[in-house]
Amino acid sequence: MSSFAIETVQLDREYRTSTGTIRRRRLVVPALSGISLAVPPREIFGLVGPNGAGKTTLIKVLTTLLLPTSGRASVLGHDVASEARSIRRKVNFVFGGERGLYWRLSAEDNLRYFADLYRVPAREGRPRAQELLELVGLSDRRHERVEGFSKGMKQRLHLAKSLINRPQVLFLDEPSIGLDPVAARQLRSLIERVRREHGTTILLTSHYMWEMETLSDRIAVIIDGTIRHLDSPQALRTAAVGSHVVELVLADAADEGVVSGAAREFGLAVAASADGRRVIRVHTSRPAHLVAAVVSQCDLGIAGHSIRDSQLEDAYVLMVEGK
Ligand SMILES: Nc1ncnc2c1ncn2[C@@H]1O[C@H](COP(=O)(O)OP(=O)(O)OP(=O)(O)O)[C@@H](O)[C@H]1O
Repeated sequence: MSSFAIETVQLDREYRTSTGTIRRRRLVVPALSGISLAVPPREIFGLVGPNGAGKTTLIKVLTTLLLPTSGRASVLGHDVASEARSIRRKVNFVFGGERGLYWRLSAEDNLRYFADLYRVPAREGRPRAQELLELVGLSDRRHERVEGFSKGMKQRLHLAKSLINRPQVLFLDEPSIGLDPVAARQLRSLIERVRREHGTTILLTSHYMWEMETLSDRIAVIIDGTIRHLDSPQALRTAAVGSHVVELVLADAADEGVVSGAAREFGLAVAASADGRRVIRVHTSRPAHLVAAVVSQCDLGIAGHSIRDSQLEDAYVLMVEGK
């Protein structure tokens, strides 16, 4: 039996659909191709990738909502195809923007309803609902109907609902979509708390790179249904773009010939910034050295420069654009 919380080996998943209105043609969409990964217990594992990369499909296979086309996947040692019932009892999920709550019921009644669905003994259902409402900061609103809740409150209630069966593995697909920065931050600290206090393994997707960088122990970058990179956020960042981003702002009078000569020599790309200035942006692990070299070796006409730590988003953009 696998000691990993989640394991996949050469996992493929296709969708069979059709195209065209008059002459309909069969279409096979390969959503996942040869996905192999192993997530140990208690890890927060991030999945990032462009729209349509296959993240939701992977979560649907792992939560037994979709069968694999070929390859293997197991959760807590149970095979997704042959042991789906065992998996469903032990995992739970939140799909961002989902309408999976009963809006006309109160927060507490929602949780007690889902406790019944998961066959939580009646004696335990009420205290567990209270405890989860406390955890997500909704105790004092527990008797109010969900339809009056803000997006952030609903998302926190979704998270509480997903913990009702004390899952060992939690799948969160864009849980913070549409939340304001304060609500998103509250949700992030809740996710960390769930892992810390319950030892839950969490597989998370989000398009917010800052969020993924903050929360994830490791991140897989999925592009066109395959894992292209897999490492810690810091390792992904520095391998792709170095530790720093330097921006050299060119003076209005900077000589075109000198600028393009320097760009060639140092392998730099000149881009226009939002305010119309010409900027040379370069990723490097030796920012001071680079600035000194560029400034001393050519009279570029530099009006200013800035150096900042590189972020996962810098690396992500390069990985996706470079494919
Ligand atoms: N029901 C379906 N029928 C046909 N094709 C589908 C279906 N669901 C998804 N796909 C296709 O499978 C591929 C992967 O989609 P998926 O939703 O898993 O991507 P994603 O990474 O979650 O995207 P997003 O970031 O936009 O949520 C895409 O090409 C998508 O069009």
